[in-house]
Amino acid sequence: MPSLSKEHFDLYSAFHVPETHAWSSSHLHDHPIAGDGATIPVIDISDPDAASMVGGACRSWGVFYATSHGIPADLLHQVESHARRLFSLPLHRKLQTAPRDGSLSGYGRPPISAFFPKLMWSEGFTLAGHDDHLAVTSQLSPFDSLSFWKEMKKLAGRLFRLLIISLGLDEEEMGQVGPLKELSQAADAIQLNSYPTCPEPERAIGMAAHTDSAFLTVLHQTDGAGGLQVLRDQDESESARWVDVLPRPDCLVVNVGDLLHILSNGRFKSVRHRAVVNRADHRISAAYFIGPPAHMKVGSITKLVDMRTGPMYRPVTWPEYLGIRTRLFDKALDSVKFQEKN
Ligand SMILES: O=C(O)CCC(=O)C(=O)O
Ligand SMILES: [Fe+2]
Repeated sequence: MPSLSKEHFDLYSAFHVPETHAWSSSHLHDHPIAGDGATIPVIDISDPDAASMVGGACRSWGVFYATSHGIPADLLHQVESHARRLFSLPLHRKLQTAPRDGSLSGYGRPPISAFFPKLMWSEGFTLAGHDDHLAVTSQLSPFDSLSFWKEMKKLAGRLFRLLIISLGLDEEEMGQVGPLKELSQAADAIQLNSYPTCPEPERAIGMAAHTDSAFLTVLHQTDGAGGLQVLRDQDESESARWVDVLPRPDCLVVNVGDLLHILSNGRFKSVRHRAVVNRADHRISAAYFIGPPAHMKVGSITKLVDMRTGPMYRPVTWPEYLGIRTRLFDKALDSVKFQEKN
């Protein structure tokens, strides 16, 4: 994560958006924002039909709201209070946890900042790996983080099972899916994001458009304050639109990342998303990312590949893919795509 400079601009007491944080209108308004018509699926994941609903949502949207997700409301509340305590600390205390020595964990700008010439209206704590996490944040604010990790991993396991069923895979085929079956091998990370109120939200962006690299992201966001938007690609008859993913009571947001897109041979859609800011609410979000262990090559599941045309993507490990993203950012997924055969 890029570290913050000494001349760090204090977002929390800003009266204007400085040039360093002012984005061009053509970037911010690259696509229209959808009206009320577009609705993101809300899925009760304990429903007997949950697998087909989750599969359908991941194919057509790449994102859905999950209810009956099993994460206690109290735990989510504690995560949010913990994040608020961390973000409210003086800058020099937060900077003490800035990532060092190749570690990803700690305080700083959003990890995707390096790809953009302008700064975003947010800051975050990346918590990659349980030990790092404990070391980083327990210095600053006490919190029983392990129960959160455990609960999120359990939820990810339920979601993976639903995806596997929706793909119609049997036991043997499931064996190919590695961490989807053997969850203890999976790698995971948490990203706490803080979006301070913004005096000129029409000139700033909380988090610029991107896809997530892992298999799945599960996101908790503050009640009330919206900000997350997903890009809804339309068929040829309609153009793409940004759709608000407003907070809904008792719901977590689940979205597909690039590696699940590859694993599913393009069936599940890695969805582009961004976070906008507003004048009134200081928004907090907590994203849980789950992906394969570092050594595992992720390629398309054989059963999902059309044998005449072959797999759509070449296999990559998560670290390899992150390296490609560092060079190519949003062209990374296309760059591991095989050319179409005629
Ligand atoms: O805060 C949000 O709503 C989005 C966060 C996000 O996209 C991320 O952390 O990758
Ligand atoms: Fe994201």
